[in-house]
Amino acid sequence: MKTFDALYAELAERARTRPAGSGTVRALDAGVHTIGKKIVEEAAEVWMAAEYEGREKTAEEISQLLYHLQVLMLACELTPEDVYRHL
Ligand SMILES: N=c1c2ncn([C@@H]3O[C@H](COP(=O)(O)OP(=O)(O)OP(=O)(O)O)[C@@H](O)[C@H]3O)c2ncn1[C@@H]1O[C@H](COP(=O)(O)O)[C@@H](O)[C@H]1O
Repeated sequence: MKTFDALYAELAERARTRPAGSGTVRALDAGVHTIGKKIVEEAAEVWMAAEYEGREKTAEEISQLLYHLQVLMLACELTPEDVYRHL
């Protein structure tokens, strides 16, 4: 099972090597504004799932939100440690 840190390492590698077909590379190229809008969209989907769609769908939507947050972290050159420091 993939952890937050393992996903971050995978995405950082994608950013470094820029493999063809990577959605992460595409999102990074689109920039912070576009990534930010995606985060807002995914956050709304988490909210709706939590209210109306049950635990499994909510977990799935949360995973997508975490993914897009990590893309934003990479775009802003933030590491998980930079975030954990505030927890
Ligand atoms: N965990 C994820 C992940 N979660 C969400 N997403 C993206 O976020 C979108 C969320 O889906 P939605 O249904 O909410 O949105 P959608 O309208 O279908 O998608 P869009 O066309 O709007 O992007 C997905 O279509 C993916 O583009 C992810 N994309 C990639 N990963 C993982 O990231 C790693 C690197 O992926 P690549 O960079 O694509 O190789 C791999 O391990 C992937 O499994």
